[in-house]
Amino acid sequence: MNILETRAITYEYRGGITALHNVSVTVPRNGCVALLGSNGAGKSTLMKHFNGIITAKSGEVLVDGERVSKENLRVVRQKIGMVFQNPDDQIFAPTVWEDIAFGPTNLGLSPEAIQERVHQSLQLLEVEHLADRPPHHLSGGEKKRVAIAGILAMNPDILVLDEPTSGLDPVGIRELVGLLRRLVQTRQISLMFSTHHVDLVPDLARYVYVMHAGEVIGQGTVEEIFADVSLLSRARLDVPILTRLVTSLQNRGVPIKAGYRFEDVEQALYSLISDKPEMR
Ligand SMILES: Nc1ncnc2c1ncn2[C@@H]1O[C@H](COP(=O)(O)OP(=O)(O)OP(=O)(O)O)[C@@H](O)[C@H]1O
Repeated sequence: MNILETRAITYEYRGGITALHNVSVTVPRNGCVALLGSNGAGKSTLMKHFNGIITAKSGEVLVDGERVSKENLRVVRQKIGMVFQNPDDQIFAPTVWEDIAFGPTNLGLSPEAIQERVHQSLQLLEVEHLADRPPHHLSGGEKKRVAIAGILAMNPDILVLDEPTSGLDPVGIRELVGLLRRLVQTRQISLMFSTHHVDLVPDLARYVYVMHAGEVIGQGTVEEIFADVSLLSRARLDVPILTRLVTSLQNRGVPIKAGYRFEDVEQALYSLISDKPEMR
């Protein structure tokens, strides 16, 4: 069963702005799904439907097979861990430790269980050294990790991250992507994230929805989406740098296999070079 599904969601902001039109997306259990779209595509608006922050004009949202309604919001919010773009919106306790303990405490867990959850989350996000610090004095990247740790401490079935890399420097982005990759590999958790950074997607996602002007204009595997240059251009998105490199080499007659992840392209280039003794 899918952990998360929207069926033909349409949403209008006040003033008649249609931010979403007939949007249907699914995240299977243990799936890693990217919501790819440029500014104003409707990504944040869609995500706000998942845990009932806003309600669609038409269409429905299902979490773990149950239609989201006022009556089941508490259960839904336990299953869906949302991390918003601005971590300041989510961090409010005097110390990082207390902040991460807030969710498990609200779930009514025993002090030992809370201790265990906080400890695990601090470890997973590699922020143990920040446990006693006031969250508001942390850097943007540290705050982001603390916000994710706080959500993970509630043991959600799916982690939903709105623009997880916004405001991070290149090293911060690389570190966060590495952490998230390890997280989905080591824990039974699904992931959906939104972004306009095409280069980020192959490293984290297996399936991609491309949004533009409030609609899903394309969906498919990473390979299918990044092979469709006209789709990316309609969505006002870049072609990933590795795709550009491989396509350019192919156009010059180099027999290199298409690849979207750094490791794949590195291996493909290495194989080509290894076949030519003069280049070794
Ligand atoms: N509170 C609001 N009131 C009116 N219109 C809004 C509101 N929030 C968003 N919109 C409009 O809805 C559309 C979708 O916005 P949304 O924030 O969901 O896009 P996004 O894909 O998350 O963009 P970004 O990448 O810039 O964060 C945009 O046209 C935006 O101007």
